[in-house]
Amino acid sequence: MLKGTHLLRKLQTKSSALQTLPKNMLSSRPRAFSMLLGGAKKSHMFGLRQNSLNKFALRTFAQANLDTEEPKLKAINSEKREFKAETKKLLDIVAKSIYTDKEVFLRELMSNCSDALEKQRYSELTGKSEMRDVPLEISIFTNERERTVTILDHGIGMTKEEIIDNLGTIAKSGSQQFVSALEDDTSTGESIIGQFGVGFYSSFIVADSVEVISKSDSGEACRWISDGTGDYEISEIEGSDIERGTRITLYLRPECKNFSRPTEVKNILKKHSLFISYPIKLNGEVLNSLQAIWYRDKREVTEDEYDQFYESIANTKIPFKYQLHYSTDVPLAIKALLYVPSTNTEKFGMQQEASHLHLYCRKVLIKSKCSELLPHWLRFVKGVVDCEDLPLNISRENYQDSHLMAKLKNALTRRVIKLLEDEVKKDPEKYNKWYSEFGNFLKEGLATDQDYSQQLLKIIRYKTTKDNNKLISIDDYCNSMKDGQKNIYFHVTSGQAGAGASPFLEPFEQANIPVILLENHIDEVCLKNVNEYKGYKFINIESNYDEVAQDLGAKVDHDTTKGIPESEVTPFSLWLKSELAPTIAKITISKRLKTSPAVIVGEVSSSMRAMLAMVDQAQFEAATKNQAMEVNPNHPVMVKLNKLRKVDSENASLLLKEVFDNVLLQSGIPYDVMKSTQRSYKVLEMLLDYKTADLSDGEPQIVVEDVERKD
Ligand SMILES: Nc1ncnc2c1ncn2[C@@H]1O[C@H](COP(=O)(O)OP(=O)(O)OP(=O)(O)O)[C@@H](O)[C@H]1O
Repeated sequence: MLKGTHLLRKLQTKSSALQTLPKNMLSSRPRAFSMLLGGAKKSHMFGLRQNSLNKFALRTFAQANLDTEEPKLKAINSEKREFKAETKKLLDIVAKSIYTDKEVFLRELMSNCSDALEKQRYSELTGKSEMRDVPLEISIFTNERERTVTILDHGIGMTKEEIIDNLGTIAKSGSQQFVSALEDDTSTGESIIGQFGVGFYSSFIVADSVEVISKSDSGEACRWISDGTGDYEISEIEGSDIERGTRITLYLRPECKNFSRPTEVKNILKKHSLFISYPIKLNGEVLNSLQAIWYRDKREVTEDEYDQFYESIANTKIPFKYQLHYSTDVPLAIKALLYVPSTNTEKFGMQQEASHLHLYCRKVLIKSKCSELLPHWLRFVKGVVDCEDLPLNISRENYQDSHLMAKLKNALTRRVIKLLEDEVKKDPEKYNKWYSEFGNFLKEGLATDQDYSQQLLKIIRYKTTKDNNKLISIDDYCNSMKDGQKNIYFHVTSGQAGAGASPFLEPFEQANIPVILLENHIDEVCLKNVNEYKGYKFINIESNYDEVAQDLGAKVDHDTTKGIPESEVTPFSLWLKSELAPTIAKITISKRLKTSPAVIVGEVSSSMRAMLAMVDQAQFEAATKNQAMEVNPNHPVMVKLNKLRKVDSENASLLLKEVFDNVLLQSGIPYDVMKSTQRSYKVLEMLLDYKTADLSDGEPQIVVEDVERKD
């Protein structure tokens, strides 16, 4: 037994911090041991309260731990190796960086520790590695005297080859992006350093030299040392006290000495790494108790904890809107903590959001940023999903093929929609506000995902002709339907202010049938995809009259006394058809138009045509030919055109084209503006000729009527 061990035992009974030290720590750290005993022998320690004793013990170890003289490491087969060219480039930028947010290095290193611990835990759970009495935790030691900070984890560790591969080249996707961004960016890289975490290499933002000692179950301990310039030294070592895991020591630059101060490090860790699901100890003191928050009973989680968790997961200070913490056993055993944000970052024209959803199985991370957990249109949802039913040996690469994953995705999707449904009921105003930011995501779901359309319809909001300023649900619409109404009617306004004046709306107003007003062309595609709700078909009010006749009830009769005489309807129709070919291939007599002379009707609505014009020119051209036109035989324009064509076919044709341009305009079909303008001038000239025919020749006459002379 080592000299003084009995004294240590005695101390251990009093100090919980000493009890948690690794078993061989005292024997492998003679200097720490003697410092401790020295302190103990001053005997007043035995009179100290536990707290003070803990502090003293931990400080002693923190100081002794990093003493380079112990344990005596013997390096074997040391060799110098060059960094790969791209790594050199990256390191050069990082080392010279005056990047202000230097503390990110700690978050990156902590995240690596957490990954290494996850890998170890996964490997133990799947029987790939033997369970050992090495605590799965992260320890950080600060040493102000030596100006160092050391991060130790008992994770999976690295073999010599792995160290060379991982730390000599660029492994991290973020680092790779950084390097490619550098190629495009001629500046120093300073401006983009914060956008991509540069992983392990961020150590060189604060350190002028870094030592890594790592040991994996399958290899001997190795050491990697570098000053972050051209090369690094790698060697096998003897005498390391690391049973398994990785210890990284940063020799801080003078101007970065603050990172060797425990209070500074503590603050940074609290800010970034509180939710790492392994204990984090700073100089022996456990900092994080909030592990796997989704595993806790929601009654025990405080609002603050939820907020902090969201902040750490979403990487934003903007508060979330809704939150769902739930646990269920059917159809799968799921524990999830999901958040719905309050602002839509995509609306600023930013890139589509990357997933912030992480998949766990019994607290073991299966995949971070797991975009396969929810459909693409729910990409704004952030959080953690833990599913016990996923087999742990599910391949990380192939998990997405699993039938279980599909089941999990379905269960989560329904639950998220249900959350929104509940929130609408709780506070419709609040929901409508959220909807104005995120409504398009839900519509995207309606357009692309038939499976959830009926559920989605309940949470999508619409304006109607009943109240153009109010957002209502499809259920509200159904409740306001006229007795016996067969269909749900909609009209695409494309956001135009005057859209309420569409000729198609008129008969619906008269029949007191509400019409849903859609603002986007895509909305029509969505509703067409859904086809029906609760047995009611979605019908565009521009559809053929037969489809709407039953609901519209009384039709507008052809008034043969004032309108086009019955016997002239067919010749007039034939004349229209020949004049308007090839755009118009069919003329019908309208039973619904009252104030408009004509409208274009058919399979393809005006909004669909406008959309085709944007996405598919060939289809658009097809959709603008061989249309059907409904003509109002009572309308004075039509009545007079019919009269004129019999006596002056040339001018009748000219005026018909003028009328037809307006019909096209209303139907979203473009026409030749140049031709139309020339024609308008001709028509205006005709009108002026007619109006000025009885005025004296040549001299313009100014007609002054009812104007009192003031002078
Ligand atoms: N503490 C550690 N224990 C074991 N392996 C580590 C540790 N730190 C780093 N590594 C290894 O080094 C590799 C490179 O680390 P780096 O931080 O540069 O990128 P990364 O963590 O892979 O990036 P990403 O966050 O995109 O996954 C890691 O993938 C890992 O294999």
